[in-house]
Amino acid sequence: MTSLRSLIPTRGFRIAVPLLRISRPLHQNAAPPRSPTLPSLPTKKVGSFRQGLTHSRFGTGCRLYSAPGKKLGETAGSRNPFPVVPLLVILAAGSGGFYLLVQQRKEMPIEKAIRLGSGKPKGATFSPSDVTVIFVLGGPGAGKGTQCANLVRDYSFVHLSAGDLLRAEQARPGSEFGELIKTYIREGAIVPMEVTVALLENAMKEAIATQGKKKFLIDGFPRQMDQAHKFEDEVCESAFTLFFECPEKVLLERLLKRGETSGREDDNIESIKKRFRTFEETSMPVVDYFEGSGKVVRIDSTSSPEGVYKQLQQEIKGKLKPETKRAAERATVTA
Ligand SMILES: Nc1ncnc2c1ncn2[C@@H]1O[C@H](COP(=O)(O)OP(=O)(O)OP(=O)(O)O)[C@@H](O)[C@H]1O
Ligand SMILES: O=c1ccn([C@@H]2O[C@H](COP(=O)(O)O)[C@@H](O)[C@H]2O)c(=O)[nH]1
Repeated sequence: MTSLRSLIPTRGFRIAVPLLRISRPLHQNAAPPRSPTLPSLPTKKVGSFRQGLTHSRFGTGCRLYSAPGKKLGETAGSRNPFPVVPLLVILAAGSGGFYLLVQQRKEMPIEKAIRLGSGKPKGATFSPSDVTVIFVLGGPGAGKGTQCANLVRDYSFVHLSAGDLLRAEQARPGSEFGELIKTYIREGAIVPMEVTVALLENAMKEAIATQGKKKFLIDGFPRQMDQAHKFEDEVCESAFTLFFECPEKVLLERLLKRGETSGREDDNIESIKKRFRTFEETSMPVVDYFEGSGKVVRIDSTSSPEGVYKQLQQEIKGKLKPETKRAAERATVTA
């Protein structure tokens, strides 16, 4: 597989690096880390401390913690007319904070990922009239991968699983993002979108160049609204989204069973619970968003894999382009 670095446009790169110094901090793009063990991204310091802006099905919630302390330099019953000490404290805190911020930005591996996209000209890489993108969403263990394999066999799609691409990048020797990806996956959190979008675009280009295929099932993506916008604005607009519905109880059983042999670091009860929460709070709004524009095909994935596939074929019949349908017909004849 081509490395992420190969995505860096040679022309834009020299311009992009200096631009990094004034580019938006990553936290404006990425989801707030859900766990103290996640690599932290710089947060804007304001008079009060905002924590945990969560977006759930039930709306956007914001927990706000603020400490109404005394003014600096003011002690009970006294007001200091020469606030030298407070000034020094402010100066020291300011310089310390600035130093830490500079160090953090210098070391933060994900900063480098921003380069991947920053030299890119505006507009999407592929036109939806030339390239077909179908997003495949559903809770962890809903059977997305299982059903994508069926569609690849019968309709000649290219299956790109965002999770698989991230795991491959994590395992690639010398990857700058390996540790970061590992931590995010274990915590069931969403890896900053620059990495995932770059991996997907890279894989699409490679499939088109090497196989001449232009129909993609993008599995397990987009899992967050900003990913959806970035991908559709910069890579390709989606045709529609397949959404596999399944209750958590069934998902849990499937994942624990899969965990017996999968070797996946996130197929354990702690990670699974976190993945469920992330799915409900962060990924369901993406399904709701596409539903709003009538671009979601819902599939009940509680029945057997064969039953789910029958339903899936029925549902997508009228939505595929003629040549994709012909591939499916040929598959039926030869099967
Ligand atoms: N309809 C089904 N009935 C029972 N088991 C299923 C069904 N579909 C898939 N499975 C099994 O459930 C597990 C999860 O399926 P699969 O890997 O396809 O889900 P997924 O949605 O891609 O998961 P993830 O999001 O975690 O990658 C696998 O062990 C698979 O064999
Ligand atoms: O767009 C994405 C997709 C996946 N992730 C991370 O990968 C794991 C595993 O994903 P699967 O689809 O279950 O294979 C997921 O929990 C996320 O941590 C991501 O960050 N962004």
